Amino acid sequence: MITGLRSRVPFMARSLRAPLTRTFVLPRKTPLHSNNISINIYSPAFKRNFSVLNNRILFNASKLSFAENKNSNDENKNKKDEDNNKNDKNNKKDNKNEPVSPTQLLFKDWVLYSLGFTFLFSLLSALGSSEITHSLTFQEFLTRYLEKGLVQKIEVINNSIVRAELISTQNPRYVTFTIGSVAFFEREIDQVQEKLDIPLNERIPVTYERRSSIFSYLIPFIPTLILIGGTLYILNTIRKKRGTGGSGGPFDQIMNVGKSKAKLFNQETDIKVQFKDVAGCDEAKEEIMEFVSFLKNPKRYEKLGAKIPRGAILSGPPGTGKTLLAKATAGEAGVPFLSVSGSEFVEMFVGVGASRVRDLFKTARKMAPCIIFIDEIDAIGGSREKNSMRSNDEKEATLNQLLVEMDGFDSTDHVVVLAGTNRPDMLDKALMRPGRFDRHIVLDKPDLEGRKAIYKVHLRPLKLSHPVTDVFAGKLAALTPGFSGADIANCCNEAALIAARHDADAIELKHFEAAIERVIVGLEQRGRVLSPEEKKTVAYHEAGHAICGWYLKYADPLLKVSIIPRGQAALGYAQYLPDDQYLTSQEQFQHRMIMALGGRVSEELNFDDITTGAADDLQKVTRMANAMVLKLGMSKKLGTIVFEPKDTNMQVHKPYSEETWENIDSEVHKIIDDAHTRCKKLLSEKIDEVKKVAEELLTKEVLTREDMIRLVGPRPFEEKNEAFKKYLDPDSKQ
Ligand SMILES: Nc1ncnc2c1ncn2[C@@H]1O[C@H](COP(=O)(O)OP(=O)(O)OP(=O)(O)O)[C@@H](O)[C@H]1O
Ligand SMILES: [Zn+2]
Repeated sequence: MITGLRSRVPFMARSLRAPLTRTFVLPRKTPLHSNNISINIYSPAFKRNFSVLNNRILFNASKLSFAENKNSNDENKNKKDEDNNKNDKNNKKDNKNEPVSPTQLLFKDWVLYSLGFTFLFSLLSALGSSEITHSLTFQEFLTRYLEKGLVQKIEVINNSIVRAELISTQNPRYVTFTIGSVAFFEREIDQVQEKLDIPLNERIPVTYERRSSIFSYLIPFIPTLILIGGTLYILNTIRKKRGTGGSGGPFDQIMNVGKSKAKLFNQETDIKVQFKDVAGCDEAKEEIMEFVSFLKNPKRYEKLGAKIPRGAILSGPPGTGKTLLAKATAGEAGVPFLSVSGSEFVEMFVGVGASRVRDLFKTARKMAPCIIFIDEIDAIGGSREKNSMRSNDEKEATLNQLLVEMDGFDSTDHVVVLAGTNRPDMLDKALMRPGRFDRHIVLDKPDLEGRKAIYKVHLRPLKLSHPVTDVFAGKLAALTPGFSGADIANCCNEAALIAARHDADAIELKHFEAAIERVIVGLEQRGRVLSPEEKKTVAYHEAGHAICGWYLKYADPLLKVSIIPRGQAALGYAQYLPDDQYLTSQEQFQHRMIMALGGRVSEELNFDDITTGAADDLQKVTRMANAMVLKLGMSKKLGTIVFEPKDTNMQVHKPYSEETWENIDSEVHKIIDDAHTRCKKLLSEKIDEVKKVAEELLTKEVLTREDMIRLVGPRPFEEKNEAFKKYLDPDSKQ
């Protein structure tokens, strides 16, 4: 836009000025009465000419503004194209909908108009002043006209320009010149007339006039305008060069502070995610299907007068695919997807969050049909009562704005709002009201079959040494209880990285096993060298755990024992396979506690001293015992009561008597002591097995389930773990 403007104006200015200057060149040698010259003439002809010129100015000006508009249109188009290149290379329909931010338009217009007007003003004021350009000198006027008695009337304009009307026989009729001071001018005129003996009453009348153009009032503002326009232009250019589209430098941040930071994913280029890419959450998919069919075919619902839910909360632990499911919904429906994180609404400045919410919904409405996804909605939608202690006006204002926007649109807007959260319990009840987020879709950690399905999705793009069979995916799923979708994705990528590190041609099961271990317990720390005594302690400690687990009915199946240091703290570890179970029995609790104590008890039985190696185990045991007494009603003495210390005003308040407190204390002690006794009894009986396993660990460092069977015989119980039985137990038929 600016280049267009620039190249036009100097040209125009030249073409306007040139004839003016030519007109006023004084051909000294030409006879005064010549008809074919028009020197120093303020004639009606000139006036016409001027107005013609004026017309031309106007004409040009309108052309200029037209060009300006056209250019700014081009500009917008370019901007759109740029955006589209980013978001959508081929989607023509969306071009129209591409939101050009109002701030950006305003900004452009501002720069454009301030520059445009500045040029116009300077131009016109220059013209205004060229109207009074002098070309005769005062002396020439005196000698050529006044002394010869050719002057009929004199007009002094603005005390500096004199326009003299000549007698009617003269052609031209008017001449102009400038004067330095009015007093000097009057004196000179008088002197000349005195010299010519013109009586006072016949002397040439002199009138004084003050003329000013509106431009003279505007001229003082021009430097300011130029300054503002120039600064804005430079900043805008910088921004464009960066190509950030408004989130780059500090200037952008200030200009765009109230703008939503939502990322736009375009349906045809960016959202390749379909429902088939989201595995293991069929119920959730079914529920969200309603939104898809609404966005695809709103008429079907509208003609029946049905009100479509405006939004849904997707809740679940981190990495369970909330974002993915929301994206897949947009992908399936073939609509744009605006993604924003709740925390991005929150800024230091009050009112910014609300303004961002407004901007987000405005954009969404322009692009409708579309899906807005607000991740971590708890950042703004946290319960207001719960925050009453620490009032947070900004957060509340943002939440209120969100509620207003959701109430504000009706289903004909065809905008669906999905929101993700890990803490649905924290959300303000007002958000869940019908007409707002009236659907609540839970995405839990996947179970065995779910994990298997997710593995299949993420194994698809990998180069494996063998085809992705049900058994292979099942095996990986069985090895990774408690993994979320994100963990599985991470694990698959990790396996590929490990395979690449080993220069493998394809990824094998062993790479996956290494990846799983890495994800669970961290990287092997082979560089961490233990002293032989320490190593022995670790081996006996781990053997204690392993033997306990082997002979306890409710212990989870053991996969592997290792004394290779891993991750931050673990010097050794045992990998078990917990079942995907939702209930834990009291007996199970006790067996877990015994197993956890196995390490320490083995140290007690095999060495004279004990070590800090059991710190983690003891913490686990204490936590379990506390839960049994305080929360689970698993203590006969205290009965089926829940004791929950309330955390009010930073003070732990115990809603029970000292006596009860003492009872709780003694019960927790008793449970742990019982577990310890049982553990000691078990390991004393199996002391030879512990020794066998520990010694083998010292030589081999890693023992698998098969090694255990070879050393101490098979477990005396049938494995209860379904996943294990189905995919991992080599004895079971697959
Ligand atoms: N059900 C699933 N099927 C396939 N892949 C999944 C699934 N769940 C998660 N993933 C993988 O995990 C990644 C992260 O998931 P996503 O970002 O959707 O989780 P989220 O629940 O939104 O997490 P957060 O709560 O941390 O925002 C996805 O990009 C995908 O690769
Ligand atoms: Zn331990």
